[in-house]
Amino acid sequence: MSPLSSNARLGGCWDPCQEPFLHGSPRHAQSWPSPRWRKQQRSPGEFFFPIRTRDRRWRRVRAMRIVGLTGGIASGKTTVSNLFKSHGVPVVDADLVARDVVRKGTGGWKKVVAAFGDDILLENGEIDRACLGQIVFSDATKRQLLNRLLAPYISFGIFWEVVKLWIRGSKVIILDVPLLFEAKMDQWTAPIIVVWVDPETQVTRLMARDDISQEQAKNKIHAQTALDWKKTKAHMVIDNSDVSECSAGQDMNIRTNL
Ligand SMILES: CC(C)(COP(=O)(O)OP(=O)(O)OC[C@H]1O[C@@H](n2cnc3c(N)ncnc32)[C@H](O)[C@@H]1O)[C@@H](O)C(=O)NCCC(=O)NCCS
Ligand SMILES: Nc1ncnc2c1ncn2[C@@H]1O[C@H](COP(=O)(O)OP(=O)(O)OP(=O)(O)O)[C@@H](O)[C@H]1O
Repeated sequence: MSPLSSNARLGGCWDPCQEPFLHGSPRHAQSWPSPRWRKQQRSPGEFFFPIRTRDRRWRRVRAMRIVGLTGGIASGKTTVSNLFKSHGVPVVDADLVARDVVRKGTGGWKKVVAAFGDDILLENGEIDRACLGQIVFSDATKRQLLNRLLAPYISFGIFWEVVKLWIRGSKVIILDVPLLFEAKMDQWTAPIIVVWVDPETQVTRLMARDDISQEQAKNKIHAQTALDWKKTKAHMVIDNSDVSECSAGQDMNIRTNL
């Protein structure tokens, strides 16, 4: 039986810090790099650097667990990550990083403007996200181009956020990345939590949230790998279909299953 099966419910009792994922940090490593450290370094979802002490011996290695949180567009990742935040678990939000890397004047902004032209700019020079979204969500080639241009900036931005949390001493963090599998970031995270909703609910919530037509909503959904496939790759699935937003936020009555 998987150790995750103990996490039958998220409802207030699942504490990632209590999970057996943070197994044995090699605090007492005497040699560098110790076989144990090297073995653990390859373990997905664990991130650690050695810390050098004054006597120049590698004494302490601090491990941090990186939990992957993903799902489909509007499946409820942000809603779930807010639950983690409210429990004091830090969250790295890839959407926020992706916004940062295309701020006016940044390297990402220059690449996007060079590729898509000035027409996607607002009067203040910032990227018109709705306009760019319309272009890339209805054209797979342009979407791939945008992904290719921004991937290095987003990856670095995420990495930097992770390093900052590690420096602050976080033991467990959540990496909220909508394209976790597509960007192959799943290899760095464990366990992987997929927030799932049934297709009808997903379309309805997306239409309501973004104030878009059914066709536009379906375009956005089809721009991503099928949610049902992601579900098969998850260590844990949160079914966010039939819970009211209110209870999701306040009672945390979210069903989880493996
Ligand atoms: C296309 C853009 C301008 C639309 O901006 P907008 O503010 O309308 O949407 P936002 O950024 O909040 O994204 C909303 C959701 O769309 C989905 N999404 C975003 N980009 C993509 C993409 N390239 N492919 C598939 N789905 C995507 C994600 O589920 C995301 O959570 C923007 O999403 C973007 O720059 N995307 C490329 C960067 C990227 O890959 N972001 C995802 C982070 S992993
Ligand atoms: N359990 C729920 N019940 C009702 N509505 C919900 C529930 N969970 C989320 N929603 C609503 O669905 C919409 C999408 O949720 P959310 O923004 O959390 O999704 P997301 O996966 O983070 O989306 P994106 O991929 O675009 O970042 C929001 O309007 C949110 O308020």
